[in-house]
Amino acid sequence: MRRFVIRSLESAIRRGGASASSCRRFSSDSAPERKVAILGAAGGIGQPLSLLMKLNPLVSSLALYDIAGTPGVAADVSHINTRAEVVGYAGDEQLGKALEDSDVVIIPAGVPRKPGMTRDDLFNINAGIVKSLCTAISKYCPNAVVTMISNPVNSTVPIASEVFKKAGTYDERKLFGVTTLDVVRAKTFYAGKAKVPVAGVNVPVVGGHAGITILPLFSQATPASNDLSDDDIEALTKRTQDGGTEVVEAKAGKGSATLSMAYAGAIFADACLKGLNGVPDIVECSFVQSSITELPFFASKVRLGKNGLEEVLGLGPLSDYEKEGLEKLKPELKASIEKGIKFAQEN
Ligand SMILES: NC(=O)c1ccc[n+]([C@@H]2O[C@H](COP(=O)([O-])OP(=O)(O)OC[C@H]3O[C@@H](n4cnc5c(N)ncnc54)[C@H](O)[C@@H]3O)[C@@H](O)[C@H]2O)c1
Ligand SMILES: O=C(O)C[C@H](O)C(=O)O
Repeated sequence: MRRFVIRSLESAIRRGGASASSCRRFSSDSAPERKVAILGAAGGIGQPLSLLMKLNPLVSSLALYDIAGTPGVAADVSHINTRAEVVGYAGDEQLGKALEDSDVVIIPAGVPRKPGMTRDDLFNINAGIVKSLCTAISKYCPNAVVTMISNPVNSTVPIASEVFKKAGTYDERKLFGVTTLDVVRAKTFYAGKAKVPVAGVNVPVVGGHAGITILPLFSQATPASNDLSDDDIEALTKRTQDGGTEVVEAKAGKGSATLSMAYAGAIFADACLKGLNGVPDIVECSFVQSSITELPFFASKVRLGKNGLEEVLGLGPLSDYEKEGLEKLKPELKASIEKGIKFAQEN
């Protein structure tokens, strides 16, 4: 049963990210020690993400941190008979221990949306949370790869970069905004519309992670479909952009995407771990420091490696509809980036 669960997870992770051949070459038996810390581990995303990271054979040590509630989550998850040693940490005074020696830090800490809110409405609370957590990261594990889930990602990633710059620890290769859920959604929606098996589908999603800043590139989707009309592509684009809101409304005040986000966060963390371990050809979409447009941060396909971000890949050929979407998203994305930078510089 255990082997079945781990194999199923591994194959799901493989389908979503790295090439199957690269994964097979790198079995868990030869995997080096890797510590992963989850900040916000007792939350809606944090708990299922803790479970998925406990199932990941690349993780040898799993630190579950939150302001409260993590001893229970850690005790629960620690009984699962997989490789990772799990420790729960609660409260400010235990944050340093949670972070020490981490290779990858995943941050889903912060408040989620309620119906009628934008992600930017979360800025006032989450900006401060992210700033204090990143201050601790720069002190206790300055070399860790940081994967930012907390919204608004378009601003929290720039906040993190400024905090690290101020501390003198910024390495643009180690900071990632997690946009994997946009890719997960684009793949699912495209497969449904194009009537192709979802497991083989790939769709890059670029830009940022809020509304129109989310730009799925269905013209580059594989396998290609000739059956989709312009209206179909527009509907798919809109559904991907509004995917988060679709969940927020369906949950009717009880938060935003947690389970699909935990899955997406686990896929991205797994890709980072594989990159750190030297597995070749690990490519995912992520919101990173970038020069592929005039904006200082941008989501696109990136290659992951032993030092984190190895290469920011270009946008590739865009359809006219995508070119228009790209120009439309820039002012909003620019404003969100600048808001984050200003906050971190002034606070
Ligand atoms: N990037 C994405 O695609 C994506 C997807 C879904 C949700 N999110 C975002 O993720 C965040 C978390 O969502 P959720 O549904 O898990 O919310 P949640 O309220 O269920 O959980 C958040 C957790 O963060 C903890 N927390 C708050 N302040 C903290 C601090 N200073 N240190 C450590 N932990 C702290 C809370 O105690 C709570 O357990 C939200 O901002 C949400 O918008 C992002
Ligand atoms: O929509 C949200 O507020 C959460 C998240 O960003 C999502 O895309 O599901």
